[in-house]
Amino acid sequence: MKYKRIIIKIGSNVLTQSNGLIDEQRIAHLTNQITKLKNGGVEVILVSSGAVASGRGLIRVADRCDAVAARQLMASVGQVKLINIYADSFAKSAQLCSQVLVTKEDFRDRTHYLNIKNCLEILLQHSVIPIVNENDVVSVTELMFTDNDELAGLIASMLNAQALIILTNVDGIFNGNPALESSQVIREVNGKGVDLSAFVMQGKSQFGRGGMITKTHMAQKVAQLGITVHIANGTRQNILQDILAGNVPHTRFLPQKITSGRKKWLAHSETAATGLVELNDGAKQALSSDKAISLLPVGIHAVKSDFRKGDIIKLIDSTGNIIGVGRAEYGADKARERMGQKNQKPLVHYDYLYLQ
Ligand SMILES: Nc1ncnc2c1ncn2[C@@H]1O[C@H](COP(=O)(O)OP(=O)(O)O)[C@@H](O)[C@H]1O
Ligand SMILES: N[C@@H](CCC(=O)OP(=O)(O)O)C(=O)O
Repeated sequence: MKYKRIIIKIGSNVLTQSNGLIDEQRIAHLTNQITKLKNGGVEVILVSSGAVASGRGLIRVADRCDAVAARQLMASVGQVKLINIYADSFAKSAQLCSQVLVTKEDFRDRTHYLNIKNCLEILLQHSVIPIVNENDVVSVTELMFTDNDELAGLIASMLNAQALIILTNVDGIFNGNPALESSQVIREVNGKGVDLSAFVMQGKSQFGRGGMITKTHMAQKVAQLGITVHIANGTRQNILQDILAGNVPHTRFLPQKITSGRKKWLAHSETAATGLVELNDGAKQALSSDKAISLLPVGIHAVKSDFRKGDIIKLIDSTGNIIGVGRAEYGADKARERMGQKNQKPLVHYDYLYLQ
C-alpha cells in the first residue's frame, strides 16, 4: 500500500507498561518506524494519547482531588514528560517533531477548523512531525472529545489523508472476546452497513478512554469519507511497516467514495450545530437518493431552534433520527417564513450538506 499522508493514532495502552509506567522503549521503536516512513516520502501526523498515563507514574494525587482535577493534574505533568520522550527519540534520527494540543472548541466553526488545518499543513511543509493530543488540562466534561480516536478521525478527514492507522493493544476488531482463543480478527470491513456492535464489548483496556466501540464508529465514518482505516496492534514489533506491506493480521476498513473537504468538515461538525430542523418524508427520500439535491424550504416540517445564516444545522426526520448536517444559507426566521413553500432558495446548498 502506498500512502502519501497518514495519521497514526497511538493509544495509552500501547505506550504504557503493565505497571502503569510509560514505556520509553516502545516509543523509541515507534519513532524509528515513523522516521523510516517519513524518509520514504510519507507525511506523518501523530495523534498520541498517554499524557494521563505518564503523569500517573510521576505524581501521587492527593485523596481530596476529584476525578476531573486528578486527570487535569496528571495530564498537565504527564504531557511534558511524554512530549520530551518523543522529542528526544525523534532527535536521535535528526527528525523534528512538535506539540499540538487541541480542544473540541478549536474546531467549533469553519474559521477555527481552518486555523488548525493551516497550522498542521505548515508543520508538514517544514518536514516536522506534529504530535497532537487533546488538551486534557482545559477540556473537561462536555467540552471533551469522546476520546483521541474521535480526534484522530477528525484530523484524518481535515488533512485529506489517505489512511488512518489506529494502534491499540489488540490485533484489531475480533469477532468475539479478544481474550478467547476461538475469536478471530475481522480482516476487512466494507461499507457502513456492516454491524459490528454484536462483537464489540463495552469494556476498554486498562488505561484507555473510549474503548473499541468508539473506534468502530469512527472508523466506519472516516472510511465512508474515502480514507482507509487500519486498526492494529501497536505493541507488535515493526507494526507500521508490516501494515503497509500487508503482512500482518489486523482490521482494515475499505475507503468508500472520496468526499470534498467541505463535506468532511461537516461530517465532524454535529456537536457544533446550533440549529435543528425537522424534514418531511418527501425531503428525506429526495435527499437519500443518489442525486445532488439541496434542501429546499418545501421539505421543511418544523424549525425547532433558532440559528443564523452560516450556522451548522442538524436535520432530523419525524422520529427525531438524524439525517445529516448542513450549513444554513439564511437564518431561522426566514426559514420559518418560507417553510412548506415552493420556489424558494435552498436552506442548505448541496455543497454544504453532509448526509449520514
Ligand atoms: N470485539 C473486540 N475486539 C477487540 N477489542 C475489543 C473488542 N471488544 C472490546 N475490546 C477492547 O477494546 C480495547 C481497546 O480499546 P481502548 O481501551 O480504547 O484502547 P486504546 O487505549 O488503544 O484507545 C481492547 O484492549 C479490548 O479489550
Ligand atoms: N488525552 C488523553 C488520552 C485519552 C484517550 O483517548 O486515550 P486512549 O483511549 O488510550 O486513546 C491522554 O493523553 O492521556
